[in-house]
Amino acid sequence: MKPTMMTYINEEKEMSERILAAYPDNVEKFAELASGKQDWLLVATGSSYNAALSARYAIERWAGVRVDIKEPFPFTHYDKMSPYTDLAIGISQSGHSTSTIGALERMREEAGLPVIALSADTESAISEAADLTVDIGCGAERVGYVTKGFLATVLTLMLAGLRTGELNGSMSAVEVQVQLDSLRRAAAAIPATIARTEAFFETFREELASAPRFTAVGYGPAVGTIKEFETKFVETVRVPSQGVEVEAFMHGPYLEVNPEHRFFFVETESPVKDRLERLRSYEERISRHVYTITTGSSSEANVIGLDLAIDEYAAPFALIIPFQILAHHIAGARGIDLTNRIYTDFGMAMKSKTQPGNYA
Ligand SMILES: O=P(O)(O)OC[C@H]1O[C@](O)(CO)[C@@H](O)[C@@H]1O
Repeated sequence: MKPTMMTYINEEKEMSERILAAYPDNVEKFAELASGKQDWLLVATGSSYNAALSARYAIERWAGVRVDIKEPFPFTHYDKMSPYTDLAIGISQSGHSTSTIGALERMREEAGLPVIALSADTESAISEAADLTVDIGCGAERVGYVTKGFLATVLTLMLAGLRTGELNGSMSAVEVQVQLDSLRRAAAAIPATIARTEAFFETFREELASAPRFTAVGYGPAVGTIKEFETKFVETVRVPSQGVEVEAFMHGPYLEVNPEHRFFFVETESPVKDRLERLRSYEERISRHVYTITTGSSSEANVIGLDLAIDEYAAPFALIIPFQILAHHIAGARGIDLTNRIYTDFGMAMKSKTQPGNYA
């Protein structure tokens, strides 16, 4: 039988625990190379870009560095390089995205920057453009709508930031332990998150399957989560789906809302949480289809409460899992057979990949 998104989602707990158990060895070389570097530039596309967004603020906070993230194609062809960038990082789960490889080549040739690649395949094409290739630790994922590879990328980036912070002294041993414990608890809770999401889906199956469009709103580190929601829903559910940062939503997108809108509000413990609460209350007056995914606990039917003591910086590691499951289930409920691959020649025809994906 072909693997599905659920095959890999069900492997996420064990995989995450394996990645956490490998700390700090799995990110030691990364941290040694990154230590002392202040201004990192990450390049990645698609889900890998969203993973970078999800880990960015954790890295900045824990390692005490500045992190910029860019789409590689416009960076290579249009951007002026910052003279302050001192470390280049390219993320490609497959290791075959030509735009990401091209951006790393530019940074190496033009600025002589040290280059780190993150990939599930350390022998892939991206490794030729890098001084060091870090294994994200998920192994092969043979479904193009990536789930475990996304989670592995987020976690490995977070751990790389944590270890760098430990080496450069911006985090104490106690602070590192607090974050590791919180990530371990989140990994252990993955089966409970899956069960809660399954129950939520059963309750709202009809209104989710018939949705004309979806919107997810979040803030801070969770913007990586809502952007990955957008990528995953567009790839699988195939109706217009948009992840919008909470304040950006208040400057234009609110005018499009009608009673048919399906909203996901992504909530973490944050000083800016009240902006989300205020917007949710307003939109509940317009649409009856308003759902929340929160790191807190809840017994309300329209809320998926992860029930985790996790700060907003580490939270994207946990928050994406409900969206991965819903993408798979809503696509199925809409009659889309995701095992039937479409546009299989696309990556080679567009030269967006160096070789075809090894998909089931
Ligand atoms: O992380 P990679 O392998 O560079 O892939 C980036 C993106 O390209 C795709 O493989 C599509 O071409 C997406 O599934 C993925 O998000």
